[in-house]
Amino acid sequence: MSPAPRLRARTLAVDVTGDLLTRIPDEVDPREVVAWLREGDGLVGWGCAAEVRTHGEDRFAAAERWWDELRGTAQVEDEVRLPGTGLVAFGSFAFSPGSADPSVLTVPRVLIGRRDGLAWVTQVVVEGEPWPPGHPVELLGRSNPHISTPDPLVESEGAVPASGWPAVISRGIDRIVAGEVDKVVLARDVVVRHDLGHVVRLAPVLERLECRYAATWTFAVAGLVGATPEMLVRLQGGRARSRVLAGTMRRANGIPLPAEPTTGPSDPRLHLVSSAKDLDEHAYAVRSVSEALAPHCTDLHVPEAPYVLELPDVYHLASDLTGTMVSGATSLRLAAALHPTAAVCGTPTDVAARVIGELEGMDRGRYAGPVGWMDGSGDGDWGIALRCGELAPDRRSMRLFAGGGIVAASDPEAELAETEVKLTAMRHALGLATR
Ligand SMILES: C=C(O[C@@H]1C=C(C(=O)O)C=C[C@H]1O)C(=O)O
Repeated sequence: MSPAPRLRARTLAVDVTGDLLTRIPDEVDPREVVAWLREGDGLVGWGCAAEVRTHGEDRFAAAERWWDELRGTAQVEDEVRLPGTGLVAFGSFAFSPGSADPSVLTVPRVLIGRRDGLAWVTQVVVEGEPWPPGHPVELLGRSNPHISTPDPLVESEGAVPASGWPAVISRGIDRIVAGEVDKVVLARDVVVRHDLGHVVRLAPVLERLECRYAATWTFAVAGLVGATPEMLVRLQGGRARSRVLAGTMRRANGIPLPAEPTTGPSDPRLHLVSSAKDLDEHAYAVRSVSEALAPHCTDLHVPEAPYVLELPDVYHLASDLTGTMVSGATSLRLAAALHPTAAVCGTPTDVAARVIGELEGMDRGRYAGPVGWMDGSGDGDWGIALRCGELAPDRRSMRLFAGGGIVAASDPEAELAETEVKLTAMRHALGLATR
């Protein structure tokens, strides 16, 4: 690993109204776009002042060492001093230590942030480089007019065709019935390509994700883009929070189906909170997160029962855990300790990870790994990279991913349908969804 460069960062308070995503210049390499947005607030940036790529079991620790060196030597002027100001790194980590894909921690050259009515711009240069010409506020003046037009894309099968997916699920159920594993999360991919062979632009994709999936965190880091409803860990001012999801039910694009009335005993939400299969799946996931957070926290609060999180395409069983940090770990260290939770891997973790490797027939890359950002104090947000796609190195195609937790009572056809519904988020954002 090459040594971390010495950086200079300056954060200025500015006025920013409207959509942060329209500030991303068209000519920016889409793999250098970073974003972390929720309901219009958050962070959007581009360019690369410094980046580290890590691999294997050491991928989190190596990235943390690099970040420690970087923040230790950087000169930072920060007149705003909020979470996400000053020096900020964005990261995205491979699901499996055996992945061929690198994990990435990257520091953008420009970062625009907004939070509770306050906005700022951070610029970063390598020591010895001049500041870019012009006042940083000029970065906010432009507005990209092409943002609402999605690129023309075509979809094709991934590693396992949809028709073959129920058989893979059946093999997973066999392994559960054989007593090898209690729960395993199996995922598949599909491939989308620009019809004209052009580079896929990320700003329109992010825009559509952010508009439609308000209850999620819309993200982009090193070409991985999506809208995750699952917060692995947020660390802010000594408080740690985690949103655990597991247990899913389809909804019909926000419009109740005749079979899914929104009230009465057959309300799908009531069904979800009383479904033994989904509650089981959920309990495994909550336990894995609370066990991983416990050594770092006091007064860890674990809700007794989940609630139903409503997204446009699905309902999820959800639990929000909170605790007060005592270990002094950074948000990235916490994310590393929590990953992989039973919501994306299974129980027991090591056996489930092996079964995933044997049955999925693909490398997950950074899908289902931690994705997010961290500032110089170690505070930050790390989600689980779900409802997402990964831009290929040639930037002309993407792999989209979706999976689901399998327990003994799972039904293979229903699991295929669940992955199709979860793919809707990215298909919609890419202009591919038909409804
Ligand atoms: C694996 C995914 O989602 C995870 C699995 C869930 C489930 O099995 O019910 C629900 C939310 C996520 O924790 C995915 O979206 O690809």
